[in-house]
Amino acid sequence: MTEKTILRALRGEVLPTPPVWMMRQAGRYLPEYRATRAEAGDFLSLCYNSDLAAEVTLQPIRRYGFDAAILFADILLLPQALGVDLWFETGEGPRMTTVTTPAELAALKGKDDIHDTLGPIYETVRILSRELPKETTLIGFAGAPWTVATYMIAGRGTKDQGPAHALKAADRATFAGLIDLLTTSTIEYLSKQVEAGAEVIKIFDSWAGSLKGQDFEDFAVEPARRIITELKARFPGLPIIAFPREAGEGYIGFAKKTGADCVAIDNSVSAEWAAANVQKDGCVQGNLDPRHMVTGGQPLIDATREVVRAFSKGPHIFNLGHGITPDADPENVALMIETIRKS
Ligand SMILES: Cc1c2[nH]c(c1CCC(=O)O)Cc1[nH]c(c(CCC(=O)O)c1C)Cc1[nH]c(c(CCC(=O)O)c1C)Cc1[nH]c(c(C)c1CCC(=O)O)C2
Repeated sequence: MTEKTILRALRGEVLPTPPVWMMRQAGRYLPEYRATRAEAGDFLSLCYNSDLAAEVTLQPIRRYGFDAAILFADILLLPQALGVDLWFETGEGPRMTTVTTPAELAALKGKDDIHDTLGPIYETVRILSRELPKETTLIGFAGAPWTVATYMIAGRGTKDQGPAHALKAADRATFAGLIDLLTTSTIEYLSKQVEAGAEVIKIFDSWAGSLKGQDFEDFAVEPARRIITELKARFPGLPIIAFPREAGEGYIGFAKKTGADCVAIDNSVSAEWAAANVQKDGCVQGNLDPRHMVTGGQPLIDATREVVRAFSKGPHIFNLGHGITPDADPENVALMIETIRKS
């Protein structure tokens, strides 16, 4: 069997047509996702129901034939496994009990005590590795320590990650201790996903862009480097995608510094810029603006062709610059894929 297209791109091969998948491809824009989510009851129940989580992971593969499936779960399941209470407020997003003091940090579980909670997630991976079409790559993931910490410190999503920056300034030891616990437990979490059948790992650092200067090196680059180095020691050849979203100039050299095989690019930089500055070091993933999945038409076709063209001289995995939104039209996804595969 020839190697799967995504794995070939991750090893640096330049393919005539880039392989494609989409962040949040299993999500609320799909009627079949909404039906399965209703059957599960709510989002977290869906994440922990291995059969239904595998089902929603497979839905966009059946509908569109994407080259990769991403495990259906969430970056906030790890803090839950470490002992925080997590819930989702309808229409608002995640809420959790906060960790901001030495005592609250000390009360969290250890890195080896997360697997009872996360067992159903590993089972979802096992089901998927049996049921996915043979040409489809299975991607496992976790949040990066900084991004996960921003939610744990604030107890919710924040626009500027203010509470996490404040703790970093006021109590460096507690902040650094939380980052360290998240780094070591993420290594254990991702290792179990790989043992269960994940072929590629992606690390989501959605708020990397708010770390500046030395903070970016210490809390975006260094934790990613530690996670990637240890995973590659345990699983030689495992391909890893890093997503330091909105890192700007921080994208330059990120793959070299961390050992990532691929860097995912958001919409704050142009494909042209990323091709010149990031793709010169290896594979990149991205970066069609997800708004096109809502608006469609000729602008979608033109923008898709432009992303394909800009990255055509190096290894590239086509994706959006961020997750597809609930108001997207499923027809536009089909049009994007058709445009990629014809160009
Ligand atoms: C910050 C973050 C979270 N989760 C995630 C991130 C990092 C990437 C990013 O920036 O989007 C990552 C994530 N979340 C989800 C996945 C599964 C894989 C995928 O489809 O890409 C992944 C990789 C499912 C999800 N995670 C969530 C949904 C929507 C849940 C629903 O059905 O109501 C899905 C499909 C909920 C979630 N989960 C989170 C938030 C802030 C929200 C609410 C916002 C929203 O509603 O979109 C935390």
